[in-house]
Amino acid sequence: MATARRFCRCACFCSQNLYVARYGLHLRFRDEQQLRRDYGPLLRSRGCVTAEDFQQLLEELEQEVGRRRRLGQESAARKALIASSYHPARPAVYKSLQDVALAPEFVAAAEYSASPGADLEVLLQRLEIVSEEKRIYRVPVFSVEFCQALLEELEHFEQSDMPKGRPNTMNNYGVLMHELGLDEPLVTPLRERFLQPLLALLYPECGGGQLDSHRAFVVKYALGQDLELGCHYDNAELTLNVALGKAFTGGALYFGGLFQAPAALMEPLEVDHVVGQGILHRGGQLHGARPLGTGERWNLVVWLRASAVRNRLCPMCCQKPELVDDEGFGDGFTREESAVVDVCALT
Ligand SMILES: O=C(O)CCC(=O)C(=O)O
Ligand SMILES: [Fe+2]
Repeated sequence: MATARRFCRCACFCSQNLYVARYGLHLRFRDEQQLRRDYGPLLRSRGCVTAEDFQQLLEELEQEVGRRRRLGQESAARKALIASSYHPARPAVYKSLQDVALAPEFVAAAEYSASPGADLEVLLQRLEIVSEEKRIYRVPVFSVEFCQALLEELEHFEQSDMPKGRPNTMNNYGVLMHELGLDEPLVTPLRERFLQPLLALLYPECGGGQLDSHRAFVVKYALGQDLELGCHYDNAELTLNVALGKAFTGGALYFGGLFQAPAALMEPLEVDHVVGQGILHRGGQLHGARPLGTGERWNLVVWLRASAVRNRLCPMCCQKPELVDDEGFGDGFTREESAVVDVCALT
């Protein structure tokens, strides 16, 4: 169902969780004084030692804040340009999502979950439980043929001269599904028809049954481009991560505990990729990706959002969100009052 609702982001997007890969840090940034005060010793311990190092960091942070402020408008402009001038290689992937694109196990699990009296224990028999304690599950999502077609289309887009946005603040290569026009035909039906019933049973207290927006993107890892992904948690209540291909070694996902828990990365759990299969996890579960060894890895990542949960507490600043109007789904916050649900582990 299309919604005319206005989505928002939290103001913290422009001042917190600014990622600096070479120091492996997510920083809060208001001005130079605050940066020195809050992070001086920590930065020095990570190799930010000289005045030049600090100056360079400062410039990068200022640039990143500017980029984040312009993001919504620039993304909308790219989307409009792509819609008017891009010629797809595989137009079939833009057709509204058909069951043949999906793995039969996924369709069956979603249908079961939507049926009256559906029971979590029975659903769990249809999924692979990767970790009961961490509540990470694996399920086949797409057919291998569909993954292949989608990959061909994404590569064609990558090679085109169309403008490209970055998937998120940590990944530099890949594609934003909404800019390419794949949200409406592919990701929204995936969320509404299949993920919502499944996740309502799997993660009811995280808003699994109240998902109302998403941010979906494809991440790409290759030699000479991004190789790995630092440890982080997602700006999402729940996440689906589907391996699309191609051939590669390395690149496994690893998972620690919830970001709120101390010693959250003590014993990370490694999870390999299987083409067409998706990993489901809570957005707050700390995770990252090991370095790629050889080849190319492409994964579709869907950050699933429930405004009923996030309107109460922004998962990035862990405070009541300060709402700023945004384009599209924004960061999934809304102004209206939503039904109240318990927030995952944020007690
Ligand atoms: O590299 C991956 O597949 C994980 C990506 C991820 O965790 C993210 O983009 O949030
Ligand atoms: Fe992530």
